[in-house]
Amino acid sequence: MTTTTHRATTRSSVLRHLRPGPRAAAVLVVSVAATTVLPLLAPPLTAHFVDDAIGGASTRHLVLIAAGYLTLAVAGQVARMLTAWLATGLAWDGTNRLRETLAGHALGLDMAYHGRHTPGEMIERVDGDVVAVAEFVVAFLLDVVAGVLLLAGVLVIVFAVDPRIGGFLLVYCVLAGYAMARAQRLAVPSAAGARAEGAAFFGGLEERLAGAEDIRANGAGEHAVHRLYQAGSAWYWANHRSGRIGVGLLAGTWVAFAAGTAVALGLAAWGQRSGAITVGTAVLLFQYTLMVRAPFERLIDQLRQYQAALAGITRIGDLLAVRRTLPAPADPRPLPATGPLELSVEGVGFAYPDDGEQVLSDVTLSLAPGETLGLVGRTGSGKTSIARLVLRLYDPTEGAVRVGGVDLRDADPGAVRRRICAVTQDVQIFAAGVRDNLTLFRPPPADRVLRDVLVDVGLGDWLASLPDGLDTVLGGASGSGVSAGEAQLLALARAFLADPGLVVMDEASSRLDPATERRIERSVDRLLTGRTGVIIAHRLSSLSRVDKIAVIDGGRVVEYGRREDLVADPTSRFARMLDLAGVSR
Ligand SMILES: Nc1ncnc2c1ncn2[C@@H]1O[C@H](COP(=O)(O)OP(=O)(O)OP(=O)(O)O)[C@@H](O)[C@H]1O
Repeated sequence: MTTTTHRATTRSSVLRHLRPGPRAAAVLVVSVAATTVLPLLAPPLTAHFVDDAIGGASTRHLVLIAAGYLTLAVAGQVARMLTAWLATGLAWDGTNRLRETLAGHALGLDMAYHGRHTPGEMIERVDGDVVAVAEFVVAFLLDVVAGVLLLAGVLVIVFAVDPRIGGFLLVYCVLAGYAMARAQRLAVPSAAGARAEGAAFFGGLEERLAGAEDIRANGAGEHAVHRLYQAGSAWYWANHRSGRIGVGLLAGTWVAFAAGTAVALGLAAWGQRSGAITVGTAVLLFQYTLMVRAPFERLIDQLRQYQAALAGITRIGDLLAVRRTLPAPADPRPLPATGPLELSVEGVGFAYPDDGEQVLSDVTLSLAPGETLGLVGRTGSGKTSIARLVLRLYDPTEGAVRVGGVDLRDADPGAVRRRICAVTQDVQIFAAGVRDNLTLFRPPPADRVLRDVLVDVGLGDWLASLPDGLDTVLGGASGSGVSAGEAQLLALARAFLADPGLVVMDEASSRLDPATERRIERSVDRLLTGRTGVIIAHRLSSLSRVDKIAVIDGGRVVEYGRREDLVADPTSRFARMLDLAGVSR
């Protein structure tokens, strides 16, 4: 597919979300028509008024015409307000649908994609671009469609009244339209550039705010702010450039229209002097000529929004066109629905798609249902990468990961998410109630079940201390705070509720007080009872109850065996690691 046709298809797929229903569209058409026609009816009344006043008509007659004029003006404004209201409603409905699709799509993309794009950038793309599109939809209906219709109406009427002035106006509009179309091409890249700089700024800001603790602790605040200042400055200049072009276009139209109006006025005066038209008709022509100016001004004003929207639509389309690199199985196979799951990692090699550097080589591990494995090794040795493959966040580049006898590439993705559960060390607490934090927004089971799980993991007293029990809002600016230990226990409670057959645990490396550590260890033991488990251990002491140990170094398994055998052999790496760490065997 060529880039142009690809762009056209992604754009039309974005616009499909914005299309209103037939009834809403019909009401909108009527309202836009009224917004156009009503102002067109006013100048003939002015012409009548002037001619009848010169002809000596009664005051009553003139007041009636004036009242008619006033009614038309009010009705025109009401129609415009109605169109604005309808267009805003439709734009919000459409863009909310688009936001929903985009957010769902973005959440489903590979971890590799999210690794390359910061959350701030994603927010700007899911929301900022969509807002630009929504604003344009409203402006398009109000200013562009209604404006062009008004322009056409004016031309038809002026032609009917005086073909010479009509001809002049037509030539003038064609020239002005052509000049604007040319100018528009000039402005598109600068608007797209301004939006891209904006997204980069927000991406950086989000990252700095997320890492505020680290930045402050390391005294890097000044440098972080300096980088933000640079990003803000680039954004400012990009906006400045795009604004300068917009202002230049606007100023150009003002000058051109002032000259055009002067010529039209001269033509009307000449027509009246030569007796071809009445004074009233000259006023009428002058009014219509003035009317042309407003839609043209609005059109050029919309040009910038149009460019922002066009850039937004293109970027939204590009995001929607990003496909998962993890292929969906053609014939998805279910995983065993209950009980602990067997795990076998067979000759696995792996490189992250971004840099292609080999991080795992020939990794072979196996766990019978219900067995637990401790992964140990230096930082950067590849433990987390193995865990990611077991969770099918990536596919291995060589070999296979089988769970319950099924290659994860062939397994039903829904079953993988249901039966394999991750407990990570960075526990995300959402600004939501305890219930949603436990179920991750799934429909919750009965409160009794949630309370039992919290008591089981040792959070009974914590729950009792919360002001609104399960309804208490956690996290966020106004929510109840959660300590690191409580967050870990909440993560374990989540895993209990999900009731998986295989648990992959990245043990918390942050320091916890000994009492909390013991509570967590007890909960982990309970969680792993009757389940298969893979634990990335940062403290060797917490591996006292695992069945097997794999020592990873440089992406390879350098030692693998049953824990009791490795502990009993003083020459084993694991035994030496225990001795070095001062942990009793
Ligand atoms: N998303 C990623 N993209 C590219 N390379 C990555 C990515 N994540 C990790 N790596 C690289 O893969 C290698 C293994 O990292 P991994 O996180 O698996 O090690 P680890 O043993 O879990 O380390 P730690 O104990 O510090 O968590 C490292 O060289 C790391 O730089």
